[in-house]
Amino acid sequence: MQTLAVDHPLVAHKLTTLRDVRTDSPTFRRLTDELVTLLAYEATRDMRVTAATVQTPLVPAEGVQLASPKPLVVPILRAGLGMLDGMTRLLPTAEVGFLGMIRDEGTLQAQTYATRLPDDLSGRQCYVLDPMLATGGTLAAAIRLLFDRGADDVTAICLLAAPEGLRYLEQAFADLSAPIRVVTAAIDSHLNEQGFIVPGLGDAGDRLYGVV
Ligand SMILES: O=P(O)(O)OC[C@H]1O[C@H](OP(=O)(O)OP(=O)(O)O)[C@H](O)[C@@H]1O
Ligand SMILES: O=c1cc[nH]c(=O)[nH]1
Ligand SMILES: [Mg+2]
Repeated sequence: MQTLAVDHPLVAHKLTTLRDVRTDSPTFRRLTDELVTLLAYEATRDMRVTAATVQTPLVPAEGVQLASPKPLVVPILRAGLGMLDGMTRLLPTAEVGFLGMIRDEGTLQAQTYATRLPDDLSGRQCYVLDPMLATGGTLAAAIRLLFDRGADDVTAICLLAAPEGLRYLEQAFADLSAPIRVVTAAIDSHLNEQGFIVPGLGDAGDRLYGVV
């Protein structure tokens, strides 16, 4: 597994405001959206392309176009939905699948309550969106589901990752040769006893959408 913590002043600046407890929901949504687009630029560095020639007003020019099949973007509901627009702005031709997952706040185990994905993901590059990688249970279950359907290349985009969650993913997929990448705005210090990322930003779903 490859992990990239994006080192960029704009990312750091936006993340700092996102963490601030005084940041309201509308601002939190806008910053999430902006951060995802910046992270997606790095996360798509290995996107598959094929050679293409276009005619400029002057001459033919060699270039590239995104390869087929199209990439699949998979936000993990609920908080991952706040990252979808920022991603599709950069990748407008991507298809979108959905995974609904919730972590039991007592056991910290992830449960899947909704799955809407293509049956066959062979040859698809998949981009999973989830702002928080805490214990790693949610993301591991999501990645497993994608590989079970034939995906062979998965990149997760997170706003924050905990070292515990990254270690958990490393171990969970140690036997897998297919590429797995995690791109994040920062790797924080640790998880607290409730499984929250410290210093973190609190409950991402609640800060995006309110306490439901
Ligand atoms: O790495 P883990 O320990 O599994 O925790 C991370 C998960 O917890 C949060 O979702 P939550 O379960 O709160 O659902 P929500 O998005 O509906 O708020 C977050 O958005 C991740 O999906
Ligand atoms: O810090 C955390 C951990 C899990 N889910 C969140 O929303 N925040
Ligand atoms: Mg939540």
